[in-house]
Amino acid sequence: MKEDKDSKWFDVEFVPKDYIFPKEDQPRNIDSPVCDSIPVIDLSNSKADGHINPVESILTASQEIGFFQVINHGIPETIVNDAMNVLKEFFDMPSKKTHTTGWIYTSSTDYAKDGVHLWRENLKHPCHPIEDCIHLWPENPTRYQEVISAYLVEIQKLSSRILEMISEGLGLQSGYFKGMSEVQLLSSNLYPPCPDPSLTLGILPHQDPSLITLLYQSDSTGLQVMKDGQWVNVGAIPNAFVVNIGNQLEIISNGKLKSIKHRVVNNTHETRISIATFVNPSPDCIIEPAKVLVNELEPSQYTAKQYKEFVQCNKAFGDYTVALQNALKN
Ligand SMILES: O=C(O)CCC(=O)C(=O)O
Ligand SMILES: [Fe+2]
Repeated sequence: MKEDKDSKWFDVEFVPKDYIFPKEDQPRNIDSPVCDSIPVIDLSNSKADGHINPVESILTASQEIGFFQVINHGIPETIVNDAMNVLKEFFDMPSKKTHTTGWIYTSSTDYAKDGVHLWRENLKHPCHPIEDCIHLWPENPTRYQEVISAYLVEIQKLSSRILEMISEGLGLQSGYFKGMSEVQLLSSNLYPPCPDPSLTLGILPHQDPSLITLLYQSDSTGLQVMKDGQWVNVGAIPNAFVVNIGNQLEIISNGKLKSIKHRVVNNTHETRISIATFVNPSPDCIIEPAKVLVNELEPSQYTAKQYKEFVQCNKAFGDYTVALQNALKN
């Protein structure tokens, strides 16, 4: 590592030893072709115009791959670009506190698996209701709170719309997820260029502990999804959102919708920033298969559990599970 004070942990010629994963965890097919089997769903389509109803497309994708992308979702590009820019400024700041009451920043030296570090930095904070938590978010860059709250207002509208479509597709009553999807968590990642991405990982394989997750990744790839036993890349479509089914929705759907394993690989040249918003049940919410989806032919496949119990048992948010749960106040 160069020693000047402006140099960053990733300004290196070779991957430091403690970022190299054991052979069995190292990504292999990072150059695999972009997967075109993650459906891209145009939310402006309607049956009246002769298109497949987006509700049907969303349901099919959620059943088969657990992932889809949405375009023409109505979120203005400027709001999304502003959010990406302010997060880039945040990650560029030379010193960031690591742990405050309202937000958690983890440098690449945290979140290790068996002593190996991820090739990324991460910022997490709760974001619902915005007016109750905005004052706890980072104060620098000075535009952070204003820009990110504008982004989250839009994300909350889009996630409610998608959950409503899923509820319609599953045959649940209208508004089924309202009131159950009020806890949202923002998790933004910075994946810097890496001298040898075949040795490192941006995020380990995992499933999301959410109902659904909405991800903005701009035009840079890195996200991979496990499909038919292989890691496949999720294409990067500027201005699209990647949506995936989390394990809570898999349970509620009695296994009809799939929460699929995914990971992030690094690349040599680009800095990649992603913004994930986890739409989670509230901590006390009891998660179990929806009654109308359970019958003699399709018995319940899951036992009922409070969401906070699930999070604790699975350490769903890694080492910061407890800190995040406290921040999310019941
Ligand atoms: O950064 C990404 O592309 C994916 C992030 C992710 O999977 C997560 O935060 O759970
Ligand atoms: Fe994830």
